[in-house]
Amino acid sequence: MTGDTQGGTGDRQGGCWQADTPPPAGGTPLVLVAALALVDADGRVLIAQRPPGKAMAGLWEFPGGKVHGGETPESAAIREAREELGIDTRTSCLAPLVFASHAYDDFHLLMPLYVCRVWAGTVQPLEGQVLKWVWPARLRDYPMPPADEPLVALLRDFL
Ligand SMILES: Nc1nc2c([nH]c(=O)n2[C@H]2C[C@H](O)[C@@H](COP(=O)(O)OP(=O)(O)OP(=O)(O)O)O2)c(=O)[nH]1
Repeated sequence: MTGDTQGGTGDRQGGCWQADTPPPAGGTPLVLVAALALVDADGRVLIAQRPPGKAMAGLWEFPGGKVHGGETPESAAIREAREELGIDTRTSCLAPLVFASHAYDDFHLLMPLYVCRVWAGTVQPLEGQVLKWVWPARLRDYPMPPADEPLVALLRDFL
């Protein structure tokens, strides 16, 4: 077997990657955020509007937030669901669907998005955020952070 069509090791000339490529100089920190696509019985997805005063204010996002030290992405998603929305869910109700990997100017966002269809309690905007239940095909009507844009088509196809 020869070289450049095989997987595994080495660098590929004209291919997609080079094993020895260094990270970009002055690389920004990696920020891990866990996000939830809550789906109701009608198949609509919950989005929340980022409040005034925050970065990207006015854009619509999936509920969630930064993963704290000692947390898994799943436990962070469950904590955020409780803090932001007042609902309880559990790891076994979270289905990882897709992730965003996006370079913002000052950090690189890595954001797994979990689909969740089962929770206890009633969704409430506990942090004063505006919430909306939206059909997946209408998500495009709501401007979202750039990291989310690739996720929207996938949600439309898979939900
Ligand atoms: N929850 C969530 N965050 C997103 C999405 N898309 C996206 O770029 N983000 C970014 C916005 C924030 O920089 C980060 C989420 O972290 P966060 O919710 O803890 O941060 P924040 O800016 O709202 O507030 P702070 O805690 O830093 O003050 O991820 C999304 O769909 N959902």
